[in-house]
Amino acid sequence: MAAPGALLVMGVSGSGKSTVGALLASELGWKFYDADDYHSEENRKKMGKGIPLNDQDRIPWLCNLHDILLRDVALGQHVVLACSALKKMYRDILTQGKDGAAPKCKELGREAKGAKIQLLVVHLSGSFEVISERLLKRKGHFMPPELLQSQFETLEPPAAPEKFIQQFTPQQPTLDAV
Ligand SMILES: Nc1ncnc2c1ncn2[C@@H]1O[C@H](COP(=O)(O)OP(=O)(O)O)[C@@H](O)[C@H]1O
Ligand SMILES: O=C(O)[C@H](O)[C@@H](O)[C@H](O)[C@H](O)COP(=O)(O)O
Repeated sequence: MAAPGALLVMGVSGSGKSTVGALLASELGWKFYDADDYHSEENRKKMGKGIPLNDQDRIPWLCNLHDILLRDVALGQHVVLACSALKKMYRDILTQGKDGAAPKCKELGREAKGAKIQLLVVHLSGSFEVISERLLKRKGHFMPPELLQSQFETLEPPAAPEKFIQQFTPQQPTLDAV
């Protein structure tokens, strides 16, 4: 693939996106965004009540993140984004904006831009048990551990033709670059 303009660090809640994403950005000298900081108040409240987000909740959030990535990449700024991006369709929106998810994005009534971001996906994965233990220990976060089951159920791991690296824990780290 062409050199990526952006790295997406994805995975279920507690997989380590914020931690690993910030470290990667610091190592690379790239700008870091945490998608958690861009959720609407409604989305935060919903998750806080233990209700999983649905496509309708996530699409405007992802479109906004796409716009941010596009703006930075167009300026030559390399970016690391930590974002759950659990479904293929969500990653398509991050890459292609509303064009990539035509019917639903049209409902948002925004202009299509048609620009595509070269995105390398880093998927952080681990067993339910390991990640759930981490979430139970994590303090001061709006995401309740009981939503982890729905996160695993929603997850569509990246697969070809997506360009991705998969990092498993707790086994010895395995890097499978495609
Ligand atoms: N590789 C890791 N090994 C052990 N603990 C980790 C690892 N990565 C993250 N953590 C811890 O797990 C919790 C969840 O990490 P976080 O980065 O907030 O995940 P996410 O952003 O995917 O929800 C945090 O308490 C963090 O310190
Ligand atoms: O798409 C979603 O359902 C959310 O983005 C979710 O996956 C994310 O996990 C929360 O924002 C909590 O934040 P953490 O991932 O940091 O737990």
